[in-house]
Amino acid sequence: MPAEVAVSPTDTKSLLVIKFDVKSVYYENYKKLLLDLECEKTFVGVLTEEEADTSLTDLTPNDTQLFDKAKSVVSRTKDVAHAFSDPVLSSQLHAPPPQPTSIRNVYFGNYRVKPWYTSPYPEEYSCSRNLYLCESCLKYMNSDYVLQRHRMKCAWRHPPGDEIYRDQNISVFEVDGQRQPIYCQNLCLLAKMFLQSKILCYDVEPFLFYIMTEYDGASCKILGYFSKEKRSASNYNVSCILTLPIYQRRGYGAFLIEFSYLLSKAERKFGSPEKPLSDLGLLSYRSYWRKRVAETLLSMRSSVSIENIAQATSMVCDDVISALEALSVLKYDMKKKIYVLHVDKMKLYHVCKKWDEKHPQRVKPTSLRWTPYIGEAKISDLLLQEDILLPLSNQNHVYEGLCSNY
Ligand SMILES: CC(=O)SCCNC(=O)CCNC(=O)[C@H](O)C(C)(C)COP(=O)(O)OP(=O)(O)OC[C@H]1O[C@@H](n2cnc3c(N)ncnc32)[C@H](O)[C@@H]1OP(=O)(O)O
Repeated sequence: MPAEVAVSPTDTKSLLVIKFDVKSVYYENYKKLLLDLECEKTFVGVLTEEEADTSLTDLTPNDTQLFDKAKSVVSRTKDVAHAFSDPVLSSQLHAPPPQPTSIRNVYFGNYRVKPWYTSPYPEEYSCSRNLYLCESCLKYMNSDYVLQRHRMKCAWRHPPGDEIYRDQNISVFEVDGQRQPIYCQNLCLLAKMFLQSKILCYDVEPFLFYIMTEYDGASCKILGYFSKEKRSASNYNVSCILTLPIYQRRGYGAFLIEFSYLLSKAERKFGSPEKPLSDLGLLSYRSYWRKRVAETLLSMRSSVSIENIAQATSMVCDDVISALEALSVLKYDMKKKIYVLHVDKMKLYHVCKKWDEKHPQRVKPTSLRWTPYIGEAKISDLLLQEDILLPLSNQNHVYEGLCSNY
């Protein structure tokens, strides 16, 4: 035996005392081993004994208490965040969900935006104060460093769908939620930060997304979008509409609304936005309906009726009536007990003129190249004859051909 082990009777810090047989042949090996261990323990020769004292980092009861408290707070936040990020669960909640997010700033391109509402970003992102979004693919990140690294790799120059409209530098892309679920989920998560209604952020397959972009010489940057159900039982032509807050009040919302009615016209349907409308949605739609109905009344030469106006505008009759009332055109004839239209052409002309001045960005129907969605395939996939498609007008494009990801 090279060493003898005994319990120390005096030293309270050491539990065992090891006595070595210095004459043993194994002693030199043990000595070397013990010296190495000693060096590891106290950084002998590097730190003083006081500096090497690790007893200061021992846990105190106060530390344990603080840790338990933090743990219970985190586990409570975790439960709420899970409930909120699950679309099925969140739609079942009747009371407004608690605020599980701590996102205060969203960095988008060169802009910093304050979110208006909470959005069900995954837990590890919603607990950050700052959220960083890639302008092109809408991927979300929680650090500027990661975003810069991502930007070096991100090759997206336009939304991942078919470019169905182009007029100068404005384009609209149709993105299928089933084919591009990640992009569409990212878009919905972004939109949810500015929409109070409970839009489903993860269940994107039943929707088509129409993304309005502006070409800036390098890429098509997103200005706003609207989503539309592929098959809407209620004939809604817009499910959710959003202009990114940094581009609001420049007429893009009106452009998107006008565009949604152009699609309804191509589908030979009457359309209306999904209800309830938000305050801003209501303001925008009322303004558009008023102007569109006024314009139609001015252009009508033959008999004027609510049905005729609906046919010409692709608006449902209810929306036509609300616009006629807002224009003070619809009057009740007490004698005949019927509703009649009293048209003051000058007044209608002023409504149109004012609106056109405010909204220079108008939709050009001839710039649309689109066929309606039918079932699993689009009509364009089924039709062999190119001339059945709506023609695209001759334009001087800054960038090459219409883009398609398919
Ligand atoms: C079916 C649904 O999805 S309803 C939900 C609608 N979406 C939202 O609420 C999301 C947040 N809001 C938005 O994204 C935008 O405000 C939109 C899409 C509603 C409107 O987009 P914008 O690009 O700002 O609209 P645009 O500049 O074309 O203005 C349209 C009209 O809205 C009105 N409007 C828009 N924003 C405001 C505002 N902040 N205050 C007062 N009026 C406003 C204007 O009166 C304008 O009418 P006008 O022609 O009489 O001036």
